[in-house]
Amino acid sequence: MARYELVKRSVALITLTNPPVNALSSAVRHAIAKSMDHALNDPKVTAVVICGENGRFCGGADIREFAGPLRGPPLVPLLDAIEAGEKPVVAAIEGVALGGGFELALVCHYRIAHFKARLGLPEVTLGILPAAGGTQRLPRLIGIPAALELITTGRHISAQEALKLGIVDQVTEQNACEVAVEFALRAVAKPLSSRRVSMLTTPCPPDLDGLLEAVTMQVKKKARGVMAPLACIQAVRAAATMPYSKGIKRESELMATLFNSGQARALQYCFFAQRTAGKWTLPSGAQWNNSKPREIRSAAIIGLGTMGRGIVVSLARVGISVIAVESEKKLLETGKQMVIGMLERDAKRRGVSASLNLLKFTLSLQDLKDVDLVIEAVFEDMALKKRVFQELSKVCRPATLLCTNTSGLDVDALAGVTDRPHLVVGMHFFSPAHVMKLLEVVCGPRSSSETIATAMILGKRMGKVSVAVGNCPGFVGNRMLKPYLDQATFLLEEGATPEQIDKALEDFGFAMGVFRMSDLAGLDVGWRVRKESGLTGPDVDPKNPPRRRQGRRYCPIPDMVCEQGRFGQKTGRGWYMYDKPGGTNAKPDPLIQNLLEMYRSRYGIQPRNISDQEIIERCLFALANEGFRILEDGIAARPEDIDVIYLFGYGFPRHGGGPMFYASMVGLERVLERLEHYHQAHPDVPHLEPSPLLKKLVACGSPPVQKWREHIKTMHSHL
Ligand SMILES: C[C@H](O)[C@H](C)C(=O)SCCNC(=O)CCNC(=O)[C@H](O)C(C)(C)COP(=O)([O-])OP(=O)([O-])OC[C@H]1O[C@@H](n2cnc3c(N)ncnc32)[C@H](O)[C@@H]1OP(=O)([O-])[O-]
Repeated sequence: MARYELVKRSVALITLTNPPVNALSSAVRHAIAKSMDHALNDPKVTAVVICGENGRFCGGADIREFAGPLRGPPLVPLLDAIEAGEKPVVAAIEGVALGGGFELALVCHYRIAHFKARLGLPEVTLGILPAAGGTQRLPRLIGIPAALELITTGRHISAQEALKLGIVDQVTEQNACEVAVEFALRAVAKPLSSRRVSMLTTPCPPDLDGLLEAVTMQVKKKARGVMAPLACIQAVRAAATMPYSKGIKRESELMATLFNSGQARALQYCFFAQRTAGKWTLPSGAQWNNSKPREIRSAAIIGLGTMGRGIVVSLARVGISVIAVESEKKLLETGKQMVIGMLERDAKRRGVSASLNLLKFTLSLQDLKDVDLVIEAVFEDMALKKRVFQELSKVCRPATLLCTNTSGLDVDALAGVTDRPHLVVGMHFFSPAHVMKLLEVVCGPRSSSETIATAMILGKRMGKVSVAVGNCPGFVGNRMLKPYLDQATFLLEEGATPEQIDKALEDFGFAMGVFRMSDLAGLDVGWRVRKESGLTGPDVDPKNPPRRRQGRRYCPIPDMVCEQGRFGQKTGRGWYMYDKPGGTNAKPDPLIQNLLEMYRSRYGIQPRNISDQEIIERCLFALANEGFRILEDGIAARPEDIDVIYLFGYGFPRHGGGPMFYASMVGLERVLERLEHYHQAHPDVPHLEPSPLLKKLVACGSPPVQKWREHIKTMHSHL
């Protein structure tokens, strides 16, 4: 767990050996304690260097150990002892120094960083705080404002920034370990007292309270209801107002309040769920680690609408050459100008040059004959998509992968019109595609494992979180959205307002409430889909009761809003009003209020006061209930995948863990009881009827999310 060597006759080199990130597990802490003891007591040793194996210094505490009781030496006294030692200790930072790894570096008397290294205190993103002295030492080293920013955001910084801030003493392009050994030899004769960071006085800004107040406001605005950043601020205050010996106790007390909180559990679950999601597996046995992806050097995008443009940018900025196709000259020219603008702005922000030379724009599908992969992003119309896929089959070489960016249509039906159904897969991006991190990779029954592997890895290369899902209407994300949106509109009928529902969801932590989100996405899209599926418009039988369709409750209010030309932000009116078309400042609209009142009186609905609790329960439990059905149907392989989709594609708050984890945190028994209650009150809403899997899990004693898979016996997995 740590290797001990004597180098240059007098330097003890301690190498952490706990792959893949050299996390500070109990065994590693034990090995460091033993090695330090040895080094400090061996008269031959005049200095110590600490580094990590495989070019990675240390990824911090072992998060997997958080669930169990503390074993092995605790970190704080171990680190205090390193700092207090009488021989100089130098940290050789390669790769990463994060969390406890950064705190380990902070107790070393000197820090040498490789120029590619990244440093940071990301604990806040796990719902906790740096609890091995980080909140006390960093402010002493770099001052309160800079330390607050790093600790409350968890941002990683480059070695260069660390040098500027005064965190590291030297940045090198050579082997950091070798440089550190030489540095250590030179440090032997120098006094250590000024190098012990815990002994420094924290440089204090003149108006400490004002600064802390301002940061508190910022944090509350950015992360509503999230506890950890606020605790971080309190811990940093202690660094400014107390000696280290007291401050470290305060840090530990604050950590204790966070450590067992639901938010910390949820955020740590998200960390692992995100990493599990890439590990897809098919019933055939093919999976992420035994299927070879194809290398993709060139791609084509069909359609330069909002989605197509975002996808072109996502591909070009990772070095893939892209041919973009449109059907008309004017659309092609507009799309081209927009893509170039987006790429230039993106490159400027990242301080690189825009890869415009990778782009080609054309009106002819014939130009696609040699590309490795095509992503179709035309209008959401099955007949049109089928025509495109037939054409692609004829034009592209037989090995070209054909992908569709449909947000819910049948991927297998598209595969069926091609000459290569095994090379067809869905790549469902989220708008705007160059910003949103989620990619649903939709596996049709005939998609080959090589095709799936290629789409998954391509997503990762574009910086996306790729999740493999099965093929059904709406796949995972949009299928679950339906019952969620339905509940929101039913609540409008019953007496709520869009702003009340949005506020409840935003207070819960959603980036945007459901109505603001719909205004942003555009209301006409759903209206068109409802018209096409006969739920509204001229095809509806006039004898059909107005608030029922296809045997279940139906809310026509969204159709009425669209009939008034209110399509959301882009028209300046939707569920809210905006200053102008394209405006983003949503204000409640009295016209919507009138519409709701008239609607209720027309149908004799007595509006009632609806509590925020009912809003959250009905929207979120209906959402999770559909998630259980998706698991039963084999459309998602595990609850973590569903949660990752909602975290990265739909703005579900990370500190809630995602809809499935949230249900488990509330307690499955309670979710079942509330769904039964609401279903009884609304028997014409099938989405509120508890799913068989939820009932089964409750009957089995509500196992933790990670164990649900053992209880899911899918007859036909779609994955
Ligand atoms: C006292 C102190 O104050 C406290 C309280 C703390 O210190 S709290 C802890 C603070 N530290 C962190 O928050 C850092 C978390 N890690 C990362 O940010 C990244 O991992 C990485 C270091 C930047 C590498 O990224 P990567 O893209 O190269 O690989 P990966 O796929 O992410 O990770 C590779 C594998 O390593 C696992 N892993 C990574 N970091 C881990 C950690 N700290 N503990 C346990 N496992 C970890 C991860 O689950 C994955 O496992 P598997 O899926 O292969 O089975």
